[in-house]
Amino acid sequence: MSDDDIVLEISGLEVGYSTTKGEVKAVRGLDLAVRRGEILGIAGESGSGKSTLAVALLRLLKPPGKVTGGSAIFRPRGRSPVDLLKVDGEELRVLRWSALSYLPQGSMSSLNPVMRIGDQFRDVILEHAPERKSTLSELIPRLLAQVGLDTDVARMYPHELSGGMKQRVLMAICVALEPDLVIADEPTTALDVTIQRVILQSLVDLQRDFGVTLVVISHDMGVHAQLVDRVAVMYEGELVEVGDVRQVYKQPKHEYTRQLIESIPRLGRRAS
Ligand SMILES: Nc1ncnc2c1ncn2[C@@H]1O[C@H](COP(=O)(O)OP(=O)(O)OP(=O)(O)O)[C@@H](O)[C@H]1O
Repeated sequence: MSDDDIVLEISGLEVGYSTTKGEVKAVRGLDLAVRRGEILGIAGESGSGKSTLAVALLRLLKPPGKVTGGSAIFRPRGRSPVDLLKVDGEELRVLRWSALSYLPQGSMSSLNPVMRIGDQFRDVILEHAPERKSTLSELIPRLLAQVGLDTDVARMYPHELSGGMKQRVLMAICVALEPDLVIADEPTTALDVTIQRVILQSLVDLQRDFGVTLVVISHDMGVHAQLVDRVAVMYEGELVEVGDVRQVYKQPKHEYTRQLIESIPRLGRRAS
């Protein structure tokens, strides 16, 4: 596989939090290559380091968190490769949304409550791709349609939308500028089960239509089974297994992965 096929190459990533009881190592020596165009799942129970990994890559890690080692080489198309752990503020601002976008955990509250949905699209697009100004009137309805929402939604405020609709709006904003990589942290966790399925399908459609690479973080192995091409499993800050999702489900190499798979509720299996 050539460098061009790898959109993000994480090597030896170490992230810790200094606490009064000493340093908590949240990510330990993590190596992972994200392939261009794939949907990669990051699995692992709560506390295994998944969100820490995401915020470190996006440079949104807050103190007492600190990256203590490693590199994360990002190769957006048409730009030079950059180490996300070393880029400065201005470089990062340029990359955000147009090359790298993020759907954070609990993101539904990140919409501005006093701004119409259409204006929120406009803000992101104009700030990062002002040359698209003349296409906005066509682009916004197209993006909304892509996630199954009516054009009228552009005139609404966030409080007029359900949780699932808000999540779809955010997904559409994330792909609006056709970034190379989208990182989504627990994209369906706050939603009820039927809506979860629809949102996952929308994510797959968006990934295909916009040709983005998608990294999906979820503690829920059912989400990975439905959505991803490959899955990487984290346990206590380490990556214990990564592989084709069907292969990992069929023959998990690590005992911890087997336990995670076992924990997926199945229809007909009785709770005891
Ligand atoms: N601000 C913080 N201060 C100290 N320790 C932290 C902090 N944030 C996270 N940690 C620790 O880092 C480790 C990894 O946490 P992280 O939130 O990344 O895991 P996660 O797999 O994303 O879990 P969740 O899905 O619950 O967010 C845990 O041991 C957690 O207690």
